[in-house]
Amino acid sequence: MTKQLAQDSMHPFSNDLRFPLLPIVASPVSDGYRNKSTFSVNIGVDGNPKTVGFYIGTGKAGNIVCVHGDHLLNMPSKHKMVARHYEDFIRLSPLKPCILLHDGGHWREITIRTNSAGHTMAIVYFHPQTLTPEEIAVHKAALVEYFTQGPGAVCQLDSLYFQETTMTRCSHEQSPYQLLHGQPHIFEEVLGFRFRISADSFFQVNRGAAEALYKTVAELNRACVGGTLLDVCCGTGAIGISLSPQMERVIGIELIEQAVEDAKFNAALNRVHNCEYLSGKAEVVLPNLMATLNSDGGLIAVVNPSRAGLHYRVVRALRNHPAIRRFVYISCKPDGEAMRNFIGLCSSDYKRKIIGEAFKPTVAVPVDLFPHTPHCELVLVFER
Ligand SMILES: C[S@@+](CC[C@H](N)C(=O)[O-])C[C@H]1O[C@@H](n2cnc3c(N)ncnc32)[C@H](O)[C@@H]1O
Repeated sequence: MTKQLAQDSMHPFSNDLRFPLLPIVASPVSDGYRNKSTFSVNIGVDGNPKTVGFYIGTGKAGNIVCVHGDHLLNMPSKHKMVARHYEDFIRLSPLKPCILLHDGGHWREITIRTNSAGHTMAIVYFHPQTLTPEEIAVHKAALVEYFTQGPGAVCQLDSLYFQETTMTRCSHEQSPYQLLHGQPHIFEEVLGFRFRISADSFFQVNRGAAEALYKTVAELNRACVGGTLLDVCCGTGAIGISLSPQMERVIGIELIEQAVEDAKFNAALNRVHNCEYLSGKAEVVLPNLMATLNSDGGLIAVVNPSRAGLHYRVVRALRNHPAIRRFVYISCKPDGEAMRNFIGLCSSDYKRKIIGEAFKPTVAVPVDLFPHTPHCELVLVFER
């Protein structure tokens, strides 16, 4: 990052971009920590096209095969158990698997969510192709029967969802998550706060390390008491709600409608009265919000986007608002698209009118959210 910024001769700090990279904050748990896993359906090493697991190989080399996830240390045994039973179920089903979206077939991947109380939610994705709703209903009933009365009952699912999708990913609004059995939500506790999580909502995959992450963010913001926190890409509201005791006001912005509903519910559930939530794309919502926002008491931005990073309009809206002196960027892939954002915060882009006073990175703290993988979540603080 410093190399990239230093190449920009216009950069105000090109001679001094040093900032401390603190030691990695460890995850309290390193095995079986994942609370969410998605298993694909594809051709196994034995040639069986109804294999539930993970791809290895590449499309280019034409050697993709699907292997079971039983050897994975980061995944709890419950996820492996549900995946194995789903494989058993689709092998019994007369319907074909959907391996390539344009190539026919129905059974697609399965997502399994668990929480620390031992509850389990499974979401089965299904391509309807030309089946009628009545025909699909027969297969949904077979799925419920398998997991409630049949061999899959051993998985003790608390929720079973079904989504008909013709695309790689559909939101609840594009194609509803249909609750076939059990409870509509799963709940999790983080730092003494309770969070409702819907089928379509994001939640950090490692609960214990998420606590370490949110504690790290709170610690880095310890001096910033009062004022307004902008929780950009807030998911179910976890960061803003956990920081709410030290802020006067929290405004969360989130794209996924179910997550926004969860965030509002979670604020009320935890009797937190200073959090409000706006739904929509941050690049659309934020520029309008910044134009009208009362910045008395100070403004802090905490952003935690997906791998794709922030749209430049978000960077521009935040950078061009003089009241934001502190910007906390949490990234699961800091060397990817997020790098574009780091540069956008620190050097000017006249073409895109990113011209507000430049930020300077002041400290970086990696948090090991993903033990047994090379990935680390990075908390990067920018100030000006
Ligand atoms: C890595 S998650 C972080 C969620 C939350 N901050 C947390 O710690 O649980 C990223 C979130 O950004 C949301 N998101 C993705 N693109 C977005 C956009 N353009 N505008 C607003 N939110 C977006 C996703 O739906 C997801 O909930």
